[in-house]
Amino acid sequence: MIRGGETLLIATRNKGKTKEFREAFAALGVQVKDLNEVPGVPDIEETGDTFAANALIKAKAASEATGLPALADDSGLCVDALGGAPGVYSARYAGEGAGDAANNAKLLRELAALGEPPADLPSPEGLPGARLLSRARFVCSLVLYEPRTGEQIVAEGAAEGFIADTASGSGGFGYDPLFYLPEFGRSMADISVAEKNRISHRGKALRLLLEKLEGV
Ligand SMILES: O=c1nc[nH]c2c1ncn2[C@H]1C[C@H](O)[C@@H](COP(=O)(O)OP(=O)(O)OP(=O)(O)O)O1
Ligand SMILES: [Mg+2]
Repeated sequence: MIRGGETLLIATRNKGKTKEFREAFAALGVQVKDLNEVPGVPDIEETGDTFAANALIKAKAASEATGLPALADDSGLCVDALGGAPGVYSARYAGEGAGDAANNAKLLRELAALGEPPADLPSPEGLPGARLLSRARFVCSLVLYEPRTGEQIVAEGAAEGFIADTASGSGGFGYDPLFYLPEFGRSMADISVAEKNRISHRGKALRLLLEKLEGV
């Protein structure tokens, strides 16, 4: 379904995701294009209540609109102190069409409203003056959809970390500046794309997907 020298459609309009997929697929000789580069796919409503359901909706819609195999990513942030929120609502946490800055600000507001963070959280080495507010994880569901056969390959990955009260780093996208990685002593926005792919929910899901693809 994916061969070296071919182009793969990534069913996303998120340029941060595309950058990470482009880097990961470059090693395999696979070029990627996203929905900003392939016209003709209408906006896709994410009506599912799981990451996997939304990834399938996006992969199928993009694939059927273009006739190309499409890989979709639905992902988000699950924060323990917020009972797993924002979860599948991560992209629209601060409202429909909200940007990363508004979503990050809402996350900090919601956590501040809970009062003192749990006493058992570590202190964030490498982030002077900052405090950790909750354990959290990024989750990613990937679906690769083949339009000729309707074949679907699904894979999931997660990355564990903490939400810090202070944003840091200028890489990545979304909630990365608030997502602290104890093993790096830095935020997810403060590591390279290659490092992020090695440890991220997306990188893990992608490696699993490629393993499953080899088995097909
Ligand atoms: O590695 C990540 N680093 C930081 N934040 C992240 C990450 N991965 C997902 N996220 C956040 C961003 C957005 O708030 C939501 C994804 O929402 P999600 O609907 O899957 O993506 P999206 O709307 O940005 O683009 P699209 O649907 O076109 O793929 O989770
Ligand atoms: Mg989306």
